[in-house]
Amino acid sequence: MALKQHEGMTVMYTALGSEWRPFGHPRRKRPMHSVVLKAGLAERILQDCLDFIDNPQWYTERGIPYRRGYLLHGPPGCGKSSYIMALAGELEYNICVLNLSERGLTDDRLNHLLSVAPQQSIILLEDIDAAFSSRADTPTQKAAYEGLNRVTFSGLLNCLDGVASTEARIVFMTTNYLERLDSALIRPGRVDFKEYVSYCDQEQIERMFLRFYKGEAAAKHSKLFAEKVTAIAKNVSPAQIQGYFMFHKHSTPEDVLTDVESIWTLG
Ligand SMILES: Nc1ncnc2c1ncn2[C@@H]1O[C@H](COP(=O)(O)OP(=O)(O)OP(=O)(O)O)[C@@H](O)[C@H]1O
Repeated sequence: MALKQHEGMTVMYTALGSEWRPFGHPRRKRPMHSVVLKAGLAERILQDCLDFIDNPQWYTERGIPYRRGYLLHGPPGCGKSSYIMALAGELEYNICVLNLSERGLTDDRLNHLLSVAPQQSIILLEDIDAAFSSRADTPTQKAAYEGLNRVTFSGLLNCLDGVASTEARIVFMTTNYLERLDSALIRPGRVDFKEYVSYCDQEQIERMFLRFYKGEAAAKHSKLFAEKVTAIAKNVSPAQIQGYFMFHKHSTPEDVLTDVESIWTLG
């Protein structure tokens, strides 16, 4: 009954005490095509997940824990979280979001939560860099981090290694700062698939344009727009492009094409 009710929806869970609780209302699945990543990337990650989900035997026969870790890294506003939402929808999975910086989240609680995560759900550890210091940090930096956290770095590694179940266990981590992560965290087995989710290239800008503007001239305008934006030679995130198109919701194509400088000033 509950399952039927949530068909076509993605449920987000957060940890409350030692349980997972739905957070907010179930969200309508985000269509994959609404997240514009570099050509082929969205499909590559999806394919990898499907291949993983479809082949439990490959893991059991080789004595490998049946889990797969993904790390999406890159600048803010480029679609890491949006993609994971869309992917969950596509796989018909829900999402369990864990904030590792949360006070009161002990190693034991983390371990317990990972072992009782609802079936068919992606475990999402966002901004993983914020939770721990790297081994390269100074003792003062380390002490500051440790004062803030209850989950220890070795506790997290143990939990990740222990995350295994009879069903496929998919863990996604995101960060804006790959260089801040300890290499132990991102070694194969903990992170099996690592991808940089970058600022927009010209082709992505064209596709973003075509998501917002339709009609006969849209293809031509999308090319012109993408050329103009890339000619400015500044990094631009899909979030910035989206903000610009929202600002120009009722503008003529001419206005959209001539005002491109304001992409970087719209706040
Ligand atoms: N690649 C994209 N395609 C379409 N929309 C995007 C894309 N990237 C970002 N957006 C839009 O920008 C907003 C922020 O995106 P999102 O939270 O997914 O970025 P993020 O990379 O996870 O950022 P952060 O690192 O700050 O968490 C969302 O409203 C989303 O719709």
